[in-house]
This record gives sequence, C-alpha cells and structure tokens, in this order.
Amino acid sequence: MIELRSVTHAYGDRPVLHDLSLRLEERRIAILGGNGSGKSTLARLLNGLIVPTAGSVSVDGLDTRRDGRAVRQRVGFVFQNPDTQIVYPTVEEDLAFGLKARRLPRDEIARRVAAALERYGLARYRHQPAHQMSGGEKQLLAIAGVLVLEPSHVVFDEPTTLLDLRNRRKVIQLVRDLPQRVVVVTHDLDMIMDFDRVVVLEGGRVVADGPPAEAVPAYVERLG
Ligand SMILES: Nc1ncnc2c1ncn2[C@@H]1O[C@H](COP(=O)(O)OP(=O)(O)OP(=O)(O)O)[C@@H](O)[C@H]1O
Repeated sequence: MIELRSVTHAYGDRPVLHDLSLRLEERRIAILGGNGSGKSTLARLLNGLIVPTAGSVSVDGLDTRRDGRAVRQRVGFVFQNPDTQIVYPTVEEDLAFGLKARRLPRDEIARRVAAALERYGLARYRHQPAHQMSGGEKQLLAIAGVLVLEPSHVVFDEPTTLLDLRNRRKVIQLVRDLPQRVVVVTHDLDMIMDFDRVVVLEGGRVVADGPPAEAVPAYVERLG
C-alpha cells in the first residue's frame, strides 16, 4: 500500500500540492487533472524521486524520506519521455543495466533479459542501438527496463502521450495485464475506464476521487 499523510510539496516557495492524504490500495489507479495541477509531482513523490516538503509518503510501510533506496526498488517509475530512461547503447544492454546495478547473478540477468525481450516484443531489436528505435519502440523498451526489475508497484507518467494508435493500444494492454499495483498519470480517458479508482487533482488538491464512472465525468465537467 502507498500512503500519503498530509503531504504538501513546494518548489522554492511555491506550493503545488496542498495537504494531501491518500491511501492507494486499489490495483489500478489513475491520476487525472489539467496541466499544472500537480499530477507529475504527486507521481514523483510515490517512489521517492522527490520527497515532500511537509508530511510523509510511505510504501508498504517504508518511508520515502528515510528508506528512499528500498522504496525505489519497490516502485518502478516510467517517465513520459523514454529518452530520459534509456541509458545503454543496445536494447539488450539497456535491459541488463538495472539488473547489474542490483548485482544479480549473471545467469539470472541473462534469463530475465531474455524473458523481457520475448514478452515485450523486443527480441528482434536485441542488438540494435536503442537511439535508432522509433518513439513507440523506445517507450516499450523503457517500460520493459522498469518491469524487468520486477517492482511491486509501477508508476507511469503519461505513458501513451507520445504514441501512435497502435503503440498506444499495446501500452494500454500491457498496463492492463500487469499483476502489480499501477498508478498512471494520464490525460487518456479511454485508458482508465476500467480502472479501480480515479483521483482528480486541481490546483494541487483532490477534487474528485472514486470509480471512473463517477470521477471521470466530474473531471470533464470541471475542465469544460
Ligand atoms: N522542478 C520544478 N521546479 C519548479 N516548478 C516546478 C517543477 N516541476 C513542476 N513545477 C511546477 O509545479 C506545478 C505542477 O507541475 P506538475 O508537473 O506536477 O503538473 P502536471 O499536473 O503533471 O502538469 P502537466 O499535465 O502539464 O504535465 C506547475 O505549475 C509546474 O510549473
């Protein structure tokens, strides 16, 4: 479970999240909100990429401020732009990078990389330079690079924004099939219609929170 207790976050002296308290227990949770409402800030708080100015965030009882490293191992984070995430020249090396950093045994790394290449349809790109892939392929690689680490929660920041229809569908299906808890920041309403919970932010505050059938119309009404 991910829990936020009275979380306020400010950049400099400008607060962008105000006293948020949330228990994220459902399996698939979406964060909706207009531009600048604080969605990415909230997402980054969930895996300790940033820590709150006031209040606390915990993941399975681990505090992001105190146990940042352990939290980041539990909570995978997929950035909107895969270029931020891809670090290694070839697809295969990129997938192995995070596993090597965790000092897993060599044969375990090879096994996990081979399985990920297969599962995410990347096998034929194995030896290709990652920077030569298309935007959609890179997004899949970035997602695979996070999932290969087998996190117990996965946070996605606008995963379908840069994708064409085909890759968008692929990513939606992939997210749908994940066994982990997923938290998705998105503007893509189709993606979240079967989610368990939708949290709507406006001006750094929660203005709607419930199943998609309730929260999405509330969001659309507020934006319109
Ligand atoms: N690193 C930063 N330094 C200063 N201000 C920031 C920083 N990151 C975000 N902000 C500001 O905080 C506010 C909330 O930003 P955030 O990225 O969390 O919103 P968002 O809801 O994800 O927006 P969008 O839908 O446009 O991506 C914005 O006004 C933004 O300009």
